[in-house]
Amino acid sequence: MAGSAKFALSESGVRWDAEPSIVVDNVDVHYRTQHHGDVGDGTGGILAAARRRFGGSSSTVKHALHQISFVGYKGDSIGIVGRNGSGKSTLMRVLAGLTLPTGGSIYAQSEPVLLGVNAALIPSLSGAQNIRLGCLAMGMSEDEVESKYDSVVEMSGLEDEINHPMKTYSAGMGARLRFAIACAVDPEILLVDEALNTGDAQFKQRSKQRMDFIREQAGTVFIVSHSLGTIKENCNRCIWLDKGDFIMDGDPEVVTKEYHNFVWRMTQGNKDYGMQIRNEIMASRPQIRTDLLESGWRSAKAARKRAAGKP
Ligand SMILES: Nc1ncnc2c1ncn2[C@@H]1O[C@H](COP(=O)(O)OP(=O)(O)OP(=O)(O)O)[C@@H](O)[C@H]1O
Repeated sequence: MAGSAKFALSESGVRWDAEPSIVVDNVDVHYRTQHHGDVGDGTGGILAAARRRFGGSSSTVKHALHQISFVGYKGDSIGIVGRNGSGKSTLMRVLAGLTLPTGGSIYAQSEPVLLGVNAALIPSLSGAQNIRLGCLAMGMSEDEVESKYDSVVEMSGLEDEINHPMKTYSAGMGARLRFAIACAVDPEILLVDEALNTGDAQFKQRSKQRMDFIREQAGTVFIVSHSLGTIKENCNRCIWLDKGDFIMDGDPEVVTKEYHNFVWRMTQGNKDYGMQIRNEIMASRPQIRTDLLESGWRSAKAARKRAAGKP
């Protein structure tokens, strides 16, 4: 990213020259999936029939995130890359507090806003009505909504369509409206999951300006994208996840290059070698010593744990 300091981890995995905005400490997310499948149990459906007869079902545990630790700093713009199913969206949901971690803790200095989900919009209402609804749902007062309304419409670029029902919008137009609403609250921590890929060039430019503004105000932006160009253009730091594992964290040029090489090896039928390189990169990653951070975040973390009813 032009004009911005590249990210480099010390041996302890934490930085002393920047203030943490979010601390992710050994987070696991496991999903338990029930299946009553007639296929794939190798018994021609006999087991499945028996389960139906006796009321049983089998379940598997999916490790969507496995022992994830990192620290997000004020002013960071962090790209998240990884193959399908690697845990990117799960990480966004867990940072936003929409999915509870199965293990570990998260401390955030202010509530992260996940673009698209926090703004629960209603398709039959107009863009204008949805702006008011979305802003109120994010906790703004009616006066704040009125004062921000024009800038949200401008940010969305939907001036001509703002009174049309949202269900008549294209996917890109809907994404622009959500992005504009999410930005209206001036979040200190903004989570953007793939939304940047749906807009046109003008929207990309506007959203980049908005994200730059958030970072300049000492905020933190997370961007999930399959577009490595988007990550390199918008981020000073990149995290690579694979099958729920935390593989690499660092300069976007370096991380996206390693990730690209890995995907290339995997698609060229060189899977064993690809996995070997992946595992070597993961093993060489510094252990994140969150215990070395100043004690402020730990007491806040304890408060959050207590609020969640934990001892
Ligand atoms: N609600 C759920 N119940 C069960 N498994 C889930 C659930 N949500 C996600 N998973 C599983 O967790 C893993 C991680 O999913 P996630 O959506 O976080 O991946 P992703 O990296 O965002 O993928 P993509 O690039 O395809 O969007 C996947 O194997 C997925 O099948």
